[in-house]
Amino acid sequence: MQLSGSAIRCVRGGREVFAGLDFHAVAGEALAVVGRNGSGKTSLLRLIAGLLVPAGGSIALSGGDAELTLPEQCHYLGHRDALKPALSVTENLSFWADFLGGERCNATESLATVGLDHATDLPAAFLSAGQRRRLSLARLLTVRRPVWLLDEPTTALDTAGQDMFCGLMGDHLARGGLIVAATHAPLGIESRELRIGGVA
Ligand SMILES: Nc1ncnc2c1ncn2[C@@H]1O[C@H](COP(=O)(O)OP(=O)(O)OP(=O)(O)O)[C@@H](O)[C@H]1O
Repeated sequence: MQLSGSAIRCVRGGREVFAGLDFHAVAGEALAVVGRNGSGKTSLLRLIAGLLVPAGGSIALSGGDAELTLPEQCHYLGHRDALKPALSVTENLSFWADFLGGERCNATESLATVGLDHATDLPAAFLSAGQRRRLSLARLLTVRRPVWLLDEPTTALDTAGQDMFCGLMGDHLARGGLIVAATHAPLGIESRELRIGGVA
């Protein structure tokens, strides 16, 4: 499996953010997208996820599931945790599993893995920032998708949470998955750097 982008041009609000961007990542590899604020890291993830349309160039996944589109093979974890505050932890995860579709892994196990098994009935509105992030990470485990697009994934995680997440990323790569992560901090696992714009 290989994810590749060729001569990608990104325009937002009528202004060019970047142009001529090439990248590739293969199964088992993590790409750390780095660059100064506003250079277009989030935009690149959203382009890969199909949430934005490139103004030029192309993005493709080869060797994936030929029956599915690239966005259908991606998990996109953005800055915001995309949780419904009135729903419980379990209900939020169930909502996402239904929304994403496909084969579902054991949600209870996913919540235990991210350390939320003690809070399954708590409304998301009452979660701390780190707990909200952990619940978002449970999505990655409950519905398996090969490409993880992660925007500052360790934000709000404590040291133990960061270690837990490094383990999850390592397992995902070992299973032949692929990660593209926008980050200002070290990703915590072996990764290749993709720099957008000038030095941050
Ligand atoms: N909805 C939008 N409409 C217009 N311009 C936008 C929009 N969203 C982002 N931009 C602009 O696109 C550029 C790239 O933004 P993006 O969020 O991709 O940067 P980033 O590298 O992820 O930044 P940061 O490191 O601060 O998170 C910025 O100049 C931003 O102002």
